[in-house]
Amino acid sequence: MITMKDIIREGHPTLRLVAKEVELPLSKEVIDLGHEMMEFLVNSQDPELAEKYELRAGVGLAAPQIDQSIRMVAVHIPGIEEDSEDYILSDVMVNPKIVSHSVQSSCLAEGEGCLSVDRDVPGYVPRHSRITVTYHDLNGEKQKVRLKNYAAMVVQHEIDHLNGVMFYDRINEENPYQLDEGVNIIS
Ligand SMILES: OCN(O)CCCc1ccccc1
Ligand code: NI
Repeated sequence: MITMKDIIREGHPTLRLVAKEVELPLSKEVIDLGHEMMEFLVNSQDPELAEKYELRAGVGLAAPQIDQSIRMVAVHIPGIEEDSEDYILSDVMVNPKIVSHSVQSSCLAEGEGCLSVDRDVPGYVPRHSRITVTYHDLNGEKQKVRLKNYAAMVVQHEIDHLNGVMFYDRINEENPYQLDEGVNIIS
């Protein structure tokens, strides 16, 4: 199983690479890795398992973060309602591609963090408010999802990892809480 020791931290060169497209049909190795990445997210959101294995809670994980420079991310985004079993989005995305996006930008009110960054980096991270993403799932099926709000922020954070981009690259250095005209804040 994946634990925090498998997650590389900022400064590791793999985090700055552009990850390679995954060949289709999917190999057993890639499918197994995808399931392991999802298992990490599920475990990290389970209070007992997170404590037992000292996991930082995560809603997303990109393969480069476990030193696999391939275009695959896992996202496991729970609904807002307490104890609701339903998830806004829970899937492993192979070769995800943003095929269209809103002109409008949004950012999370509380900023962002990263499992590969062991420090707080305050500031707004402006992203597309809405995105349409195509990808292949672990069954090799092509999927197309339209995302907004928190889920759109998470998926863009993950796809950034596939392009060697860290969330703080997008924070305005002069004024981290700079808000351009019309940027929507998600709280
Ligand atoms: O790359 C995944 N990761 O480092 C975990 C944190 C994911 C994440 C956290 C806040 C806002 C968007 C995405
Ligand atoms: Ni991250």
